Parts: sequence; C-alpha cells; structure tokens
Amino acid sequence: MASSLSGLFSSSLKPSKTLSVKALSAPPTRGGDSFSFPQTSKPTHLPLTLSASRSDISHTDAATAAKKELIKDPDALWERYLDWLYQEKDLGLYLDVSRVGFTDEFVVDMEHRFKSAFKAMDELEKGSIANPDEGRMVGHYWLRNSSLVPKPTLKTLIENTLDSICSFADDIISGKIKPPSSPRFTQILSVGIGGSALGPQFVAEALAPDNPPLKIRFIDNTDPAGIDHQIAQLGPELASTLVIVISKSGGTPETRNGLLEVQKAFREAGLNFAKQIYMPMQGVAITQENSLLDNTARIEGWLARFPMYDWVGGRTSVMSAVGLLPAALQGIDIREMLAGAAIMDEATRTTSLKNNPAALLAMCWYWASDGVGSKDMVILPYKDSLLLFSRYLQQLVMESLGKEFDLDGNTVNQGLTVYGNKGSTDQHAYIQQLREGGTRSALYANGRESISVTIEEVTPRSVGAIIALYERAVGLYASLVNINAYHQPGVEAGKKAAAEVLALQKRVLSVLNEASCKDPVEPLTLDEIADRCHAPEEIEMIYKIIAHMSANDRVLIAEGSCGSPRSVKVYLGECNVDDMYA
Ligand SMILES: O=P(O)(O)OC[C@H]1O[C@H](O)[C@H](O)[C@@H](O)[C@@H]1O
Repeated sequence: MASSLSGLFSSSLKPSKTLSVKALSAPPTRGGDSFSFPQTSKPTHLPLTLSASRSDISHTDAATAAKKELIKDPDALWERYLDWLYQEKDLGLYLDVSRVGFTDEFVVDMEHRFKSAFKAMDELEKGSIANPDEGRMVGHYWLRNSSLVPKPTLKTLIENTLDSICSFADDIISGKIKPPSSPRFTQILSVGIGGSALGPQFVAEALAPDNPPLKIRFIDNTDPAGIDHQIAQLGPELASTLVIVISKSGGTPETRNGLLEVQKAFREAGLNFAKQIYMPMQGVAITQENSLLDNTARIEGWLARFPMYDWVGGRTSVMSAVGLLPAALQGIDIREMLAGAAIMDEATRTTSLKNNPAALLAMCWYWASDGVGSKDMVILPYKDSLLLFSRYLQQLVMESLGKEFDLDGNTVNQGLTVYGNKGSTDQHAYIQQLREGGTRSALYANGRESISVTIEEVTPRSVGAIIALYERAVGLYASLVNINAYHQPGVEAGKKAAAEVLALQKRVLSVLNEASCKDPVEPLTLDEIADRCHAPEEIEMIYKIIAHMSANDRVLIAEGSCGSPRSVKVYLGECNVDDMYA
C-alpha cells in the first residue's frame, strides 16, 4: 500500500498571495505521499498525501501561478518531471517538485542563497551556538550519527542512552521488570505536551503493530475530562500501566498537572500510588538532568530516568529518549528509525541543490510562499497510519518558522501555517476549495502547484527518513529567510505567563485557606481576595482562577452570580488546600 501526503498553501490570511498544495491523484490503493500547492483566487490549501507501498507527498503552490504561467504541454511536463525527480534508493523515497512552477532564474538565485544556508547548517552540525537565546547548540542530527558530535563525552552519552533504552524496553516487555501486582506491564500512559507528545504520538500511530507488547495512551492537555477519559479507558489495567512523564524542561505546568491527576487516579483506584510510581517498576521520567521532574523522580525513587539534552529542541526530540523509549516499548525497531534518519541526513548534506531533497522542499516553500509565508500549507497524508504527520509538522514548521524578528532584529513576522488531516478525507474538504474533486493533475490544470513525496513503504526506516527530511528542510528554509529556527520566544512567553497564573493561584488559595479556617468561616469578595493577595491589578485573573476552580469541582465554593462578579463570595469547603495545587 502506498501512502501519499499533499500540502496546499492557502491565501486565507493574506488574500493577495495564495499558495496551495494538493495531493496528487487520490492514491487509489497504493501510492505515495504527495504535497501540492495549487494557485487560485479562492482560498487555497496545502494537501500532503501519503500511501502505503509507494507513498507520494505532493505540494501545490498557488503563488507560482500568479508569477508565471505553468507549463501546460504534456511533453514538457514529462520532461520537467524527469528532470527534477529526486530519488533516494536506499529509502525507497521519491520527491517530485515538477508541479511547482519555479523558473530557471529562480533556481539560479536560490543556488546563490543556499550557499550560506548550507554553511549555517554545516556550522550547526559542528556545534555552533545555533540557539543564542538559550546559549545552546542544536544537535538533533547527532542523535542518529554520534560520530558527528563535537564533544566525545556527548558521543558516549548518546550511545549509552540508546543502549539503556533498548535494554530497559526489553526488560519491560519480557516481564523481567514488572509491576507489583501483575505479571507484566501492558499499558503506557505518556504524560507530556508539545514536542514531548507529538513525536511519540506520530510514531505510535505510524508504526505500532496491531498488537503491541504495550499499548500507549497520551495525556497531552490539561482538560480534566480528557485526562479522566484516558484513565477510565485503562480500567483494571491501570495496575499494569507504566507511567512515562516526558518534559525536557521538567517544569511545564500542563505536564505537571497531568502527572498530579494521574497520581490522584492511582490513589482513587485504591492502589498504593507510592508503590506504583515512586517505587521501582512503575514510573519513568524523560527530562534534563537536575530539572524539577528529574529531581522528583530521583528523590521519589521512580523506576527509571532517561536524559533529554539541552542541545535537542522539543520539536526535534523524537529521536532522543522522548520518542525512542515509547517506540521501543511498543515493539518498534528504533535503530531502524535512526538508520533511516541518518541516511536522509546524509542525503540532505549535499550542497547540490538539485540533489538535496530538503533543499528542494525549502526552495519550493520559498517559491510558493514568496519567502514571506504568504500562503498556508495543507498536509494531506494518504496513508491512514501517517495521519498525525500533519499535526507533527504543524509544531515543527510553525514553532520553527513563526518568528516576529529576523536574525538582524528586523520585524519580519515570518511564518508558514500548516493544516492537514488525511488525504482522501481532505479531498472532500480542502480540495473542494482548490479545485472541485481535485487530484494532483486536476489541481495543476487549475493553476495550482504541488510537491509529491513518495515512500515505498511505511517502515521505521522511512518514517525516520521523512522526519529527518522535514527537519532539514525547516532549518534550510529558516536560513533562506534569515530567521532562527531553533528558539521559540513566543511559546516561552506563554509558559512564563502560565507559571505566573499558577503562582497567583497559590496565593489565592493561601488567602482563602486562612479565611476559611476561621470560626466562623469568613467568605471573601473578589476585591478582598485581590487586596489580601497584594494584587488588586490582577482581580480579573483572580476571578477567572476562582471560576475555573469552582467549575472543576475543587473544594472552593463561590456563592453569588457568575454574571455579576462583584456579588461573588468565596470560601473553601475544607481548610487543607494541599490537593488543590494541581
Ligand atoms: O518538554 P517540555 O519542556 O515540557 O516542553 C514541552 C513543549 O513546550 C513548549 O511548547 C515548547 O515550545 C515546545 O518546544 C516543547 O516541546
């Protein structure tokens, strides 16, 4: 079976420029991953399609049609296809950019620009401080070829970690390491968010066998109902669940909340959670050394701890312990994933634009979106198992390329918006907006450009390769548009804001605890709470915190009408607030 991915660039945000990517023809039973970028005056999208025995990824670019007439002559198109078709034989991967309308002059200009992009990439691989914000190197490429590491100690660390992941997974699967009350672990509950969830989710969906040795579930949000749902679905298998908490920083509030909810669930299930997660054989932490999570796991004697490195970004961490441990526990051949990525890394190091698939992708993105993100990109995987690739790419592409400032401090508001669901499904949605019932050729006929990526089979090797392909394309594209792909100031600001809200929540609870422990209990107005928190300017946020906690069945009681906050009086149903800091 072939898988296909297609991507479209849409002008929904910036109507003057439209880039869409559409799948090649809906891969019937097998085919490839295709991305296409059509052009139209209507909203456009970027579909990416993936299919099984041969997978095409095709992109269509709408911007191109506005720049020039696309080639219509079938012979000329065939020649262009042959001329530009890239194939990586060892991976069974093909890249077709022939349906993107870049001109010879554009390619010449790009070849010039790529010189510095390749140089920057080379320096990055040699250990330059590619993320100056955090003063760190960017080394996800080293994870699949440790001989590239600039420091010998890191090489040993990478190799030892890989070995210990494999042996730990073997011991869990074989039952050598087992839970206290079951013969072996049967379930994984993975708690993490962003890069600490998307990669493992994508890999699980793409590669887990039908009956994996351990099944995996994810808690990747703070929705209490969603968390309850995941835990309820485990049923009695909660007792044989291995909890893996993944957080590079080890302090992400959502992840911490998820962990606290899981601990509560174990307690409520009548299990001795201390034995389940604080004792060997139940809890695993994947995080940076000495982070809050690392210290918690060490002090509480969790089953195992695996390192995350400061030189690996969350969105490129899937080939660190973050992605490898959950994958290995599901019986996925992680060394094959690494091998596929390493082959692609090598293929994308060449400085020959035409022979570098990542550079070809970056060039097409630039052409399609005018180098300013003037189009949105729709990724349409035509293979069910690759469904989450579009979601995975959303973080990789948008967190990397969505930047307010360029490397020289100029305001540029760069970004490439990514959408996508599933190939055939999207043909009944996005594609309708691009070209009724559109396929790759129909889109092209309608003036929309596309890129197609085809893989012969969805295997650990090819999945590793397509991840590596897009990682490199994003890095190269960032150089072309002179931005830093490896920091995320916007997200960091969001995290800081979330931490401030949590700190305020603690103060509110402390004030309420004091008033509620009085005899008689002293209900407080919002103004009184804000004053006692010494935060009168935060009264609106305090109101939201209280409304939220009250709605989530915490022991906090708010009397009055939500519609008139000034009437609200608040007190705690219990004096002990320990359970409420989650
Ligand atoms: O792994 P953590 O430190 O918990 O971070 C989880 C996620 O947080 C933010 O969203 C970052 O921008 C992501 O890159 C990161 O993957």
